[in-house]
Amino acid sequence: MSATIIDGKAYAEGLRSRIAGAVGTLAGQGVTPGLAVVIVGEDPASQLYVKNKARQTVEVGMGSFEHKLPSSTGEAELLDLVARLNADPAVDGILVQLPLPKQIDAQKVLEAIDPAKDVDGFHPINAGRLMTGVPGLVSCTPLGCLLLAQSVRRDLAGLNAVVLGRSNIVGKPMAQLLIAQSCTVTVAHSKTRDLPQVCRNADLLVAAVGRPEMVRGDWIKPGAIVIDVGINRVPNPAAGEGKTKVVGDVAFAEAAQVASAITPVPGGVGPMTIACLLRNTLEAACLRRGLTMPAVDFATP
Ligand SMILES: Nc1nc2c(c(=O)[nH]1)N[C@@H](CN(C=O)c1ccc(C(=O)N[C@@H](CCC(=O)O)C(=O)O)cc1)CN2
Repeated sequence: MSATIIDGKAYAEGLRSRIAGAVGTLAGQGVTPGLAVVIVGEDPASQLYVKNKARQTVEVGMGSFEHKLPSSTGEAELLDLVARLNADPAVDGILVQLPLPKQIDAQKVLEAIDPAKDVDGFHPINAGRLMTGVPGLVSCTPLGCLLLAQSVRRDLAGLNAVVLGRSNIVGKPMAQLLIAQSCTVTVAHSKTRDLPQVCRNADLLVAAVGRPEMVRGDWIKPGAIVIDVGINRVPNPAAGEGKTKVVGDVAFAEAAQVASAITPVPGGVGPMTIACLLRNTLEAACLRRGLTMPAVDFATP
């Protein structure tokens, strides 16, 4: 069997162009959604993600506000900036890029963001809304994963879904989204006994463990849908000394022989994360103003 490769890059491009259309509709009502992105420190990967977010925010017609703080920034200073962004009427969405330097308690900062502007969906209020089935802002990466899975199988009800990883930003919200789709969900992690066997039971496998190519081909149930959230930079001696490449948590070539559909890395979940962030910013801008969100087709790749 050779799997369908789920093209997250193309899906995200289509989504962004439909979001741009909706932003144009809002502009006709005198509204320009604004997204503030805060980065602390010089981590090269985070800098690249923030740059891409700012570029794509502007491309869809939204306002982009970038705040770059030095790695020595203290918690109080960052909390002060978050408070100012909460109070700024031009800002509809606030995203604090993770990870943060050690001297800052990330949870404290995430909880300081106004839940109405929490376009990452990380605030406990939004996490709680997701858990209880109340509308709210949903974490971007899990939302992107769900859309990609549904692009190959619209109705996921009744599937055995295994989520590998239990982080607050991917594993736990992913499990909640799949429960809401009537999947039977198992959350597996580093202490799970016989991980390969648990994965072999999955009709839908979402891998978010941050371990390069940990999931092997013989862990995959024939015909399964595999969504790979991992973004791991590993040495790539074939490209030259000191060169690196990005791989997922799944051994792609092996898994593609067994699965019915699989996301690649790069070009799978990653691009969907930013597209869903823009979608959440649009939603936050409408909700904050009591406006009906312009219709955007999110279900079509
Ligand atoms: N506040 C947040 N911080 C972080 C999040 C997040 O959702 N909110 N997620 C990640 C980083 N991230 C977005 O911030 C992100 C990661 C990767 C990609 C992406 O498009 N990746 C490419 C590959 C990129 C590469 O070559 O390095 C791909 O998969 O095709 C987008 C966004 C952690 N922090």
